[in-house]
Amino acid sequence: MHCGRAVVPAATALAIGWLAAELTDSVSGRQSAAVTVGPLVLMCVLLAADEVLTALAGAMEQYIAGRVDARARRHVRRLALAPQEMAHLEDSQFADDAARVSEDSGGVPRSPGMAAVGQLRLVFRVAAAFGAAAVVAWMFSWALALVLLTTSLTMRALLRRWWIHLATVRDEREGLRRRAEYWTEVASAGSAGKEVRLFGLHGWVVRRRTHEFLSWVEVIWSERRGVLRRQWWIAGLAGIGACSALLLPALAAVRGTLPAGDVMPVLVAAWGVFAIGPMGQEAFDIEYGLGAVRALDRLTAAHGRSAVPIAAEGDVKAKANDAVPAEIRAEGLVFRYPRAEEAVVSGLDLIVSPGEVLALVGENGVGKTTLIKVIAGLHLPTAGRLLVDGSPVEGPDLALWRRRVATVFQDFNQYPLSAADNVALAAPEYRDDLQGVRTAARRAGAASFIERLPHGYETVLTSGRTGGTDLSGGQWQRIAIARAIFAVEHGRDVLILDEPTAHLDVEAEARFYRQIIAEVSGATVLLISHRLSTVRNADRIVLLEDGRIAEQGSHHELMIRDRGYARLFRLQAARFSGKGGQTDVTTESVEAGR
Ligand SMILES: Nc1ncnc2c1ncn2[C@@H]1O[C@H](COP(=O)(O)OP(=O)(O)OP(=O)(O)O)[C@@H](O)[C@H]1O
Repeated sequence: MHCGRAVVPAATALAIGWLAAELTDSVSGRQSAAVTVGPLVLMCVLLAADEVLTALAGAMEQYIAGRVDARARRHVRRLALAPQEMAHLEDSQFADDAARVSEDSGGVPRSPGMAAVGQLRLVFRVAAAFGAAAVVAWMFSWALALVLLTTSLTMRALLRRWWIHLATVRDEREGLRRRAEYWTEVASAGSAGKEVRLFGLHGWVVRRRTHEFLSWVEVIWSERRGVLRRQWWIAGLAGIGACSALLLPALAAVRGTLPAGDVMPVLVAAWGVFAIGPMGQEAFDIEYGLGAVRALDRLTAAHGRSAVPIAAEGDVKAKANDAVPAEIRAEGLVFRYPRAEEAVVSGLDLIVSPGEVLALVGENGVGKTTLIKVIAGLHLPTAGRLLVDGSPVEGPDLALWRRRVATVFQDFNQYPLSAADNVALAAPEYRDDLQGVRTAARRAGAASFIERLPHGYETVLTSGRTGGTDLSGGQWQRIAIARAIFAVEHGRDVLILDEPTAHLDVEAEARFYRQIIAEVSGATVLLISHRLSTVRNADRIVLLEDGRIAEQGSHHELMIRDRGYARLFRLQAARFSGKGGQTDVTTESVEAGR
């Protein structure tokens, strides 16, 4: 298609030349007017072909751009899902680059696909210009052809340089664009809607969005004004080109060195050469799209190698069904978030015996969640080692290890799927085990409300779908717990629970340990909770301070030791008993809080 279109300018010039010659002959009476039919038909064919080829080329470009962009997005998804670890998902550079690869920005399509088809269009545009220059050279003058090509290509090079600079400025401000976009979302929809309304934040959010938007675009606008101001260079060059193209053939015709009939085709061909001067949409597509390609390259360079293949299903099941739960050992474990100055976990040593129930407690922000993410293989240690059954967890083993872990995080997912799928998703290969789903739901205290849903276990859990329904915070938490239990029932041997009772009612919280933790058989349990009544029956309680273990032991041992844990426990118990912190070990009156 593009090949055909590249030929059209030169062919049109030649057809016009043919038509002019035949017209001259027929007007002078040397031939009949019928001889003009041939060139006229050719011109009609060329015009029609140009229209058809333009339409077909547009469709083809869309197809190619779609394929290239889909491939780029698949690549980004693969990097994002790369099973090695998840620190990159919390890194702003990764988020900026991932957004840059496939997003439209301010209505400007800036994708790798657009760059690819732009490149294609440019090649054929240049070919068309050279074809037209050949016609000028053949029919009139090599010198004019060269002048026109040089002027047009210089114009193009200048424009390109300026617009590349502008595209770079845009790319450097990607983070600001995402910030402006966030406030657009908050202003128009999303989960922030409740607070925006209740706190009367509309005006503030709109002003904030305007402020962020202006911080993003003001520099871009100023650069663009600079580019537009420099256009007089282009106007000068265009003037030189246009004058040469119009005047020289006309003068030659006047002097008689160019036949009158050749003037028109030379002018048409000269215009064809000149048409390459302005950048054209394809140049913007290339420059903006190349920003996306560079972002893709950065992502691949930073994260491509760390992506290890996802373990084959057979391997995973074989490992997950091993009967004996793992021994987990942390040796001098250090973890620091990317770009953070201080380590959250700093030189921690810990051994979790197979089948042990270990509780992690400590103040907000001491690193409990971070530690379990490292243990679960979601973050790689910055230093030190994590060993499972004596072997370091790294490389392909990391993916296998993660498939042995079942979790309930504080920000557990609420999938807009059926209740059964929400439970079975932790071990999707057992989706058909409805009895297992029901058992897990019953143990998590979710069965009673699921059975009351309009379609029972097949009810879609979102109010955003026809026939779907939403759940309360506590009900969602029970679903998340059921999901983890289902995973353990199907072979996962480490159960990690981060604040699993945060949304539960008093009764459910009181029953939690007895009903869920004590019932877990054949798995090691790591439990985080600020409600010390939930963890007091754990085999061992570890109090974290400053990224290290401050104390550890059973509830009884720690109460006798009478240090940090005992102080926290008494404080909480006193809130229930009303004794103002005087509760002693023997009273253990937290039970009274149930
Ligand atoms: N993605 C992140 N990037 C940088 N720092 C982080 C990130 N996530 C957490 N942190 C920091 O790590 C520290 C420990 O956070 P973490 O969530 O592990 O604490 P926690 O003990 O689980 O707290 P809480 O009891 O409130 O849940 C905090 O100071 C927090 O600011």
